[in-house]
Amino acid sequence: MAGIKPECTLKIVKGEFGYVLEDVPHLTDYLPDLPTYSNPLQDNPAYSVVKQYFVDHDDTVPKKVVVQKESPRGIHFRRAGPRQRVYFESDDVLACIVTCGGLCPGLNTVIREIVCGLSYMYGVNHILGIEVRTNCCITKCFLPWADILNSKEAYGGYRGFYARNTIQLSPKSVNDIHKRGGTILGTSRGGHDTSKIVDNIQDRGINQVYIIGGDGTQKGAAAIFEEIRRRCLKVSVVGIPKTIDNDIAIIDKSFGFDTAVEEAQRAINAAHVEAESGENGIGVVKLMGRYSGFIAMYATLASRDVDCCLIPESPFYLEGKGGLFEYIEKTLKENGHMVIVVAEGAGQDLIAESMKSMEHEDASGNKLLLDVGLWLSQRIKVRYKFKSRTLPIYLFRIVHDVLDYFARRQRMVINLKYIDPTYMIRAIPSNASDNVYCTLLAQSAVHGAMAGYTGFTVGLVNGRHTYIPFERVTEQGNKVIITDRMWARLLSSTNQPSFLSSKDVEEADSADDLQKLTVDETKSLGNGSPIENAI
Ligand SMILES: Nc1ncnc2c1ncn2[C@@H]1O[C@H](COP(=O)(O)OP(=O)(O)OP(=O)(O)O)[C@@H](O)[C@H]1O
Ligand SMILES: O=P(O)(O)OC[C@H]1O[C@](O)(CO)[C@@H](O)[C@@H]1O
Ligand SMILES: [Mg+2]
Repeated sequence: MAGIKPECTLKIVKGEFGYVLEDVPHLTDYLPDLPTYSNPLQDNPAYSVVKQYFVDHDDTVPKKVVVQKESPRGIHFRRAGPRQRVYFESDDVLACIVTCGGLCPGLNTVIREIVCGLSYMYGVNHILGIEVRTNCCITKCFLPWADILNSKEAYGGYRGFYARNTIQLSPKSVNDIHKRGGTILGTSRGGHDTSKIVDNIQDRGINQVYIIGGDGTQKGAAAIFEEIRRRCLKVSVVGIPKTIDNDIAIIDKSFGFDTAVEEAQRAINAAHVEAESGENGIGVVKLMGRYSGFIAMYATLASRDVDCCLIPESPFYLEGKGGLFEYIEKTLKENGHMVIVVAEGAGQDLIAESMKSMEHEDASGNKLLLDVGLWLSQRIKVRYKFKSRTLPIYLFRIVHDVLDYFARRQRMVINLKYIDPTYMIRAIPSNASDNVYCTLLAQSAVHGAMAGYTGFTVGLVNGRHTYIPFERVTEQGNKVIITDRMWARLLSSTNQPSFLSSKDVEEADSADDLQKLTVDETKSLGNGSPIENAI
């Protein structure tokens, strides 16, 4: 990857009683003499009547809202929103929007609202989409020759910057795109070349860059910002965090997450109906979550039909006391059926043990995972005497013969149905609540760029929209903390075992020992997740 490693650009402002503002960069940090203009919203009847519509320069939002009497005020982020003075004249703005990484519900809503926000609030009419897909209906409407232009070099995402053509976006052209899943601009992984991207931004005269994407994308955005600052360009770089996995640090949650959790209910319901209807029915549902199990955890908590949730952060084991098989037997005996939700990144170490490990990566360097849902379903079926539709077992032949012996001894008939709705939960339009969220994120992004801020990600922190320095959202990912309250709530809800290994359980005879283990794990897992800590 040709990305330039971003330098530390954190602007720290300290105040009384341990107050710390982790401020975001501003164009005037390296272009001190830039002229300012009054915000056009001042003359807009809809906004000028709103009391305190403009955000005070001093407004900041605390990172932690749970505090103790003696605790310092702690880290704060700059509050998002419109400022009295802006650093761009409407006619001079040439904005561009790019979407990178995997799909997520709400991408089109964010694109739409950036376009409408720029146009309706600030009178900006020059907005480019990076990049045009050959089968994009907007392209076809407005650029009938686009197929020819695109035929060899069209890519979405960061690769789109290297293509010759872009698409003009206007409120009219994006009017109903929020009703569709995916992204009208296309997306891709890999191919980030900072210099080439910034050359392109410079050559086209772009001065506001809106980059929508996940953790990798935000790292790419940070590199672009650094290069722009090095070249002293008057260009605002704004990140809008997108991640179906909710794995971006600091922010309360990412857009599209609620929609994905909601859609996952349909798969879980189906698994439950199937499981209930057969003898010893087991429904296995695999959900997205490469490194973080938030979707699986929230889908489980929302459903109440799930008996066991497996996530990457919580290692589990199959055989022996406290293992998954023991729990399956117990649940089937008690209830006659059960539902298991498994996040795609769960149990990868177990799969690697029983299968030849595959160390493959995608174009962005993300680890390509083995199919835990299929693997788990096979292991359960082989463990018991299966009666259900047979999935191919050739991959597991070695373990099969050994396990089949025990399977016959068990004399337990099971009916297992495996449901994999992976892409169905992210390739849909966002729901009502995510649409509102996307709108506010997009508007915050626009206000920030117009006010001359740059090198930041917009994000909801404790229910308030803020501008967060890139470093803060890219330095580490957001993970489910298994020693935190939310995971404990899930364990109480499903009544599943904690899957501390049998060795750990034997050794940790006393509650004190268990407590020690918990503290050590907390240390190794990093900071608490905002989504959990907030509740
Ligand atoms: N460290 C990095 N420096 C520069 N660019 C990066 C970096 N990491 C990733 N990118 C670029 O960001 C883009 C998106 O990255 P990636 O495919 O990892 O998706 P993502 O933004 O993390 O979204 P998702 O949530 O779907 O994984 C790719 O074009 C990739 O090249
Ligand atoms: O198949 P794709 O497009 O690479 O996306 C799959 C990955 O994207 C994510 O949704 C986000 O990183 C992961 O949960 C998943 O592993
Ligand atoms: Mg990612």
